[in-house]
Amino acid sequence: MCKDKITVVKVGGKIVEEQDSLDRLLRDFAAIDGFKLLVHGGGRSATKVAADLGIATTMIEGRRVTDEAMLRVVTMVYGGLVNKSVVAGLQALGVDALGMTGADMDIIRSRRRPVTEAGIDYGWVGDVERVNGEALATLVRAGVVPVVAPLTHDGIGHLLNTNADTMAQSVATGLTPYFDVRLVFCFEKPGVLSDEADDDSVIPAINPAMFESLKADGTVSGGMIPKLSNSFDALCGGVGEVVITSAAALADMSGGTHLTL
Ligand SMILES: Nc1ncnc2c1ncn2[C@@H]1O[C@H](COP(=O)(O)OP(=O)(O)O)[C@@H](O)[C@H]1O
Ligand SMILES: CC(=O)N[C@@H](CCC(=O)OP(=O)(O)O)C(=O)O
Repeated sequence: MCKDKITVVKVGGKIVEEQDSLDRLLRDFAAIDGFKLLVHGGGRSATKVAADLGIATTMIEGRRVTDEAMLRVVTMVYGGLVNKSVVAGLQALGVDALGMTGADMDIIRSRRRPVTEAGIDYGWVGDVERVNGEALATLVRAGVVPVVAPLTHDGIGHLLNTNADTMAQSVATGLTPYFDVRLVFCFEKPGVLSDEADDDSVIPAINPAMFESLKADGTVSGGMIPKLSNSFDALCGGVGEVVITSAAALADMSGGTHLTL
């Protein structure tokens, strides 16, 4: 039997931090036909608010070290400021958005990351353990558009900070029993580039073997490495289509980098 289609969009920190780019993204997201869900980041905004409060940010391999003070900041920024601004923006466009964290409706349970063998303690950072895809599917089928912030919970009362690309991958995979899922990672560039300085150098398709060589020769680096790993995890988890593209391409879904296994 054919499943209904759903589009899961992840929007990154650089787009959500600037009102103009966020407004444009929300307009393009609102125009997507059919069932949809938005996962947002906000890492850059959290770093700024933390700095304003005199709290320094430490990132290790793209993950934020999240002590008690930083957990308060990310809860306020992701669960409050960013999430509710996105919801208000979508409501203004006639989209019945519902803002939530992973704790709401027990959508995403995670486990606090243990101290690594190298002795790194990420603090209140959560690795996803399970997604309540059924609850999300019920909301979506009721006409609600969930807007998910990158916060999860451990089931014993603690909120945990979870990378937004991983949230998007987990949500997309958790929806596969209910929908035919398309996952779109939107960021400020038109796709994965063979030359980061040249926006015309989009690599149209990447498979896992190409990913290994792009990593080895330094073509992809930084936040792009976990984004690509999450993309392949999504495909392995049953997501039908994964695209890394610019927010601008959301409207017509042209271009971008398509991931294949
Ligand atoms: N080959 C590449 N093509 C495009 N971006 C790349 C590439 N290699 C590294 N990057 C970097 O990856 C970043 C995107 O990752 P990240 O900052 O985690 O995204 P997000 O904005 O979604 O949080 C880009 O801003 C860019 O600086
Ligand atoms: C554990 C961890 O690193 N969490 C991320 C969550 C936000 C995020 O991923 O936002 P972007 O998509 O804008 O990068 C962080 O606090 O930066």
